Amino acid sequence: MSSTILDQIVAHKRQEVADRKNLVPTALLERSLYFTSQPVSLRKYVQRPDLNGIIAEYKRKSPSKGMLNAYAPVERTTIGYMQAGASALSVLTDTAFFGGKSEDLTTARKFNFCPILRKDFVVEEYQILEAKSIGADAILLIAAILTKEEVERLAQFAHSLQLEVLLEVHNREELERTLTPHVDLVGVNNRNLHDFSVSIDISKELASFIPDEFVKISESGLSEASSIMELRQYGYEGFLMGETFMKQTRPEKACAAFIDELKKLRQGQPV
Ligand SMILES: O=C(O)c1ccccc1NCC(=O)[C@H](O)[C@H](O)COP(=O)(O)O
Repeated sequence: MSSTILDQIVAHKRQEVADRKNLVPTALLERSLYFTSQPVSLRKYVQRPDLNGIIAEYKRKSPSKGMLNAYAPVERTTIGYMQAGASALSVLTDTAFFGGKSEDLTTARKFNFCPILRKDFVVEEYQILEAKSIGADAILLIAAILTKEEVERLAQFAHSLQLEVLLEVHNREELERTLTPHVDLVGVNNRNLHDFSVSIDISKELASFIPDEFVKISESGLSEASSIMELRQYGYEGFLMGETFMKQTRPEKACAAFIDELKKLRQGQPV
């Protein structure tokens, strides 16, 4: 069977983590945690009624679309996202496939008081220590690349560091196989990571299978304010958006225009 992009990302990630452990041993990373700040709750911020549930993502490139934006600075973009009224930030820290780096998140942390999701491909505790050490408030666990035992173990470890956990699923099998009370939010990825097709119907189909105690997030392929309104009817409170903003020269301006349109729709005004 030929390997998928996800297999390639995970294989590369395992090697990368092994190399980083040699460079910065776990004990050293643990010591750096003394200097981290109190985490901000992603769960609470996406539910804040004065905000709009948008988790605005900083991603330079992606396997599905190639280069999105090589020039937008992290400072200006993330500050602008939050000034636009986003509820939280997501920062892609993977270098090989997304052109990100840990320093992008550190920079975003330095300039913003809001929840920051470290968007990466977590397969080991070491990466969670790293997420904490660079200033993240939440981590992502992807059901497609983990067993239930791994999700439970990694989620509990994240909680021991006061980090929240977003579990990402793409179908009912992944949801039923990996859902555990140890996660805080469930994200439905509208993108099929095998063929990159995108459909918000995936979020609609899975909504009723996600128990109410988990905050529901719809992820990927969102580009219309009307889709956000529709997904709210299915119980979604958070909306992870990257490409729609990042493909514009000024992602923060695209985010502001999107949120303005969303606010008008929520107030029943013509857009
Ligand atoms: O974005 C991709 O092409 C991709 C490919 C393989 C694994 C993950 C991928 N994306 C990570 C994400 O989860 C998205 O960046 C995020 O949900 C935002 O999606 P979008 O608004 O479509 O940029």
